[in-house]
Amino acid sequence: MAVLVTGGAGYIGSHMVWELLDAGEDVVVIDNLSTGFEWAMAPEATFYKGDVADRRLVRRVIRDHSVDAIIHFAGSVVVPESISRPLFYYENNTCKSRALIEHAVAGGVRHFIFSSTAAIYAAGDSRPLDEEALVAPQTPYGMSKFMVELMLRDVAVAHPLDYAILRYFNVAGADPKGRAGQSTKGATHLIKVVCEAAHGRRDHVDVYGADWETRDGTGIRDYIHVSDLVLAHRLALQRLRNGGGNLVANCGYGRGYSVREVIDSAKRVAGKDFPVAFAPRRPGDLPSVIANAARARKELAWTPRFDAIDDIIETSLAWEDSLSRKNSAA
Ligand SMILES: NC(=O)c1ccc[n+]([C@@H]2O[C@H](COP(=O)([O-])OP(=O)(O)OC[C@H]3O[C@@H](n4cnc5c(N)ncnc54)[C@H](O)[C@@H]3O)[C@@H](O)[C@H]2O)c1
Ligand SMILES: O=c1ccn([C@@H]2O[C@H](COP(=O)(O)OP(=O)(O)O[C@H]3O[C@H](CO)[C@H](O)[C@H](O)[C@H]3O)[C@@H](O)[C@H]2O)c(=O)[nH]1
Repeated sequence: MAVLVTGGAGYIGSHMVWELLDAGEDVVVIDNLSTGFEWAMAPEATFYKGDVADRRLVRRVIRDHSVDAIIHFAGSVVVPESISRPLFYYENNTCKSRALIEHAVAGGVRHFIFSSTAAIYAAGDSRPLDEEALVAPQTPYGMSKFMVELMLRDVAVAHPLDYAILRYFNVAGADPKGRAGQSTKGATHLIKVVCEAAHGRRDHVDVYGADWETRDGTGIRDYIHVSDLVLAHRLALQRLRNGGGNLVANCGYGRGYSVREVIDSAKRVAGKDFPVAFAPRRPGDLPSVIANAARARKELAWTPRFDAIDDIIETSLAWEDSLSRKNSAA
């Protein structure tokens, strides 16, 4: 019996692979390496380079490895790109997920865990968002993900497949053992940007807006450590295998840090200063996005281990260190 991790060569997927291997699972990965890296994957996982919509490949992998569960990370994740290339996002995130779900049903896979996002919520005010908050995706990225949620609900009624839909808030950090981290090229995520600046790989950090209605004027987000996030997936897998039933749950900590607080943490933890510039607000940004993640804690008995911002920054900085060493060795 094996778990198929799609997108296992990417940032979150590569952490998932380690989490499953550490728990003694047999892991198989399908990834087309469009944004992932083969070297990022644990060598103990069986890797197939290919597309999640490739019928022959997916059905062969399910059969040959007796796959009972799929954890589906593969997709395109850059929100502004989804606005300029909506059809690509609907193809890669929605149509290809539909194909994967069809192959899963045909192959007798019983459990499906899906990477969804806080970007599906309307997020009109600054209150913590629970799973019943208004869903109204503001971008093709968010919509491309929400359509997969809808498909999974319908498929689970008609076929013997159950699901966990996990809606991530701002994912950050790296494996505390240094085995995985975020290697995305040209990343725009705040914590990655700040850690690159602390490393001298960027000459400064832009703060997008200091005039938001927040405690210090800068944007507030609920940063969740990637290792806590993949733990929630493993617990969701356990729940499905134990017959716990379908689940939709937010993944965040229920608290937020501002851009200024993140920058201060990076300077403190790195012991280095770097220039900060104040820039206009970024189109589409919101003042504050925070999860109410009570359901994940209760239903999954999930207890986060790395919820201090300094821990998130420390592991990210350590990963930037190892990337610098890799680059200078290459
Ligand atoms: N990073 C975040 O903050 C965040 C937040 C919410 C949701 N998510 C979701 O989590 C998942 C993983 O995100 P990530 O940050 O690790 O991104 P990533 O780009 O690092 O990983 C995605 C992986 O999927 C692969 N891939 C893409 N399309 C594919 C296809 N058609 N067939 C096979 N492989 C394919 C890529 O090569 C890559 O390895 C995504 O589905 C994303 O929407 C991420
Ligand atoms: O160089 C930067 C980068 C970001 N920010 C600010 O930092 C905060 C976080 O921005 P990120 O780009 O790190 O993340 P977002 O909140 O924009 O979006 C992320 O979280 C969303 C869920 O809330 C989606 O999941 C989405 O895929 C993911 O990119 C925002 O206030 C942003 O304006 C800066 O000030 N400077």
